[in-house]
Amino acid sequence: MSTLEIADTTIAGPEDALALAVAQALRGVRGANPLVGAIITAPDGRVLASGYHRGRGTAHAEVEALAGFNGFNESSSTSGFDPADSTLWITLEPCDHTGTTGPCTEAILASGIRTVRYAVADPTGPDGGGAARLRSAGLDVGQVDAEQARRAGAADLNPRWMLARDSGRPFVTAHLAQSLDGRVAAVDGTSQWITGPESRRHAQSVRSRVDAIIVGTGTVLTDDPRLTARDAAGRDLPRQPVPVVQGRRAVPAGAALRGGDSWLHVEDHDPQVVLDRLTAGDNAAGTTVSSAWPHGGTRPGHVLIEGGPTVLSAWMGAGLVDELFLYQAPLILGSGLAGLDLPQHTTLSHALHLTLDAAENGAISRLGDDVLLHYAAP
Ligand SMILES: NC(=O)C1=CN([C@@H]2O[C@H](COP(=O)(O)OP(=O)(O)OC[C@H]3O[C@@H](n4cnc5c(N)ncnc54)[C@H](OP(=O)(O)O)[C@@H]3O)[C@@H](O)[C@H]2O)C=CC1
Ligand SMILES: Nc1c(N[C@@H]2O[C@H](COP(=O)(O)O)[C@@H](O)[C@H]2O)[nH]c(=O)[nH]c1=O
Ligand SMILES: [Zn+2]
Repeated sequence: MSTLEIADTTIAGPEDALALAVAQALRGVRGANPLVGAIITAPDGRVLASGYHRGRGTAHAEVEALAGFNGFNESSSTSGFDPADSTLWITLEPCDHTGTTGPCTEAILASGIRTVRYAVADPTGPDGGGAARLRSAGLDVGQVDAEQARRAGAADLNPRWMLARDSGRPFVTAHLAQSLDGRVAAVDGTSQWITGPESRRHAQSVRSRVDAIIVGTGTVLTDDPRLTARDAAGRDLPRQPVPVVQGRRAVPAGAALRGGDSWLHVEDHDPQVVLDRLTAGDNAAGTTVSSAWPHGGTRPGHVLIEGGPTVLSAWMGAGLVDELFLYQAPLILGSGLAGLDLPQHTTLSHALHLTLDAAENGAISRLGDDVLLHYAAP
């Protein structure tokens, strides 16, 4: 709970309140769920509690803020705040549906808070919007002025997540572990390891969030990867992503990725075909895939493109990568495979422009001797 971290902060108005909620939201990780932040303020503007969504399956931001608010009030014998006088500010309209967690509308009603302000309407269809439900219960619920919400950064929190949702596809994260000269393997194909143990642990934590990991046949035949999500001690985690192989060559009978409960081979080069097969949840000839994905649901909500360069380039070139983790190791290979190759981009105006992503502890971090750069696609 981050209540204490922002104690003694006072908001000057709605834009200020939303800016604090946005800062909370940016502490979360991208993926199947959007980034969401919330704060609760007293009538004099003092910030009493805050919360953010830590990813699929965890408490929603407002529920986390409400827990902090209730705990603060209970532990404070002299300065408890009447919930009815407090305001809940959220970057996204509260939900009114039971997904992997219960509806936030119920938590808000139970809290006694009677004033709710949010920045962005919940786009998740009939199940999403909880504003009407709260209004019908007599609460004062309003959407903050769009220009103020934009200036606070609330409107820019989840553009790619919304694009993925509108396209009916999972959120797509890409992984690229490269040398200083932008290469992911030496001429002879060796690449284990370019990045150090801290980078590889981070890469494992990304694997643990996703429903599926996609690699090309080239990577399967060269590296024979396991594609499992493992803890810091190298043990397999209880929930495993489904390995997906993209490409026409056969997956060898003894391939390590066949070791799990299910895996999928899509004998096609087109990322859209891979997406269609994943969202259909169907079995492909000669392979098995679970009908329930590791993090729940009949469709994958989040997939990881782990490479190699041919497959990553195909997804990047098709505009299907939402975020990129680029692990930059301090070595120069001198020759070898470039991490990305888009030969159809022949002039500067063809360049793909990414932006540094402030989510998840900031865009630039040091991991041992490596640097991790976190990018959002535009
Ligand atoms: N450092 C890193 O982050 C990583 C490094 N690597 C390294 O990358 C190297 C492998 O590179 P690469 O061969 O590019 O690996 P890929 O895994 O991208 O496999 C490429 C193969 O997949 C098939 N394929 C699938 N989609 C397409 C498409 N859209 N266009 C063309 N072919 C497609 C083709 O084979 P088919 O004929 O079967 O259809 C193609 O030869 C290895 O040395 C590995 O160690 C791999 C992953 C990560
Ligand atoms: N070479 C390289 C990576 N390569 C990725 O890791 C895969 C091996 O996975 P596994 O068998 O499960 O450990 C490999 O096939 C490729 O997808 N990753 C990194 O973080 N850093 C690196 O230097
Ligand atoms: Zn909710």
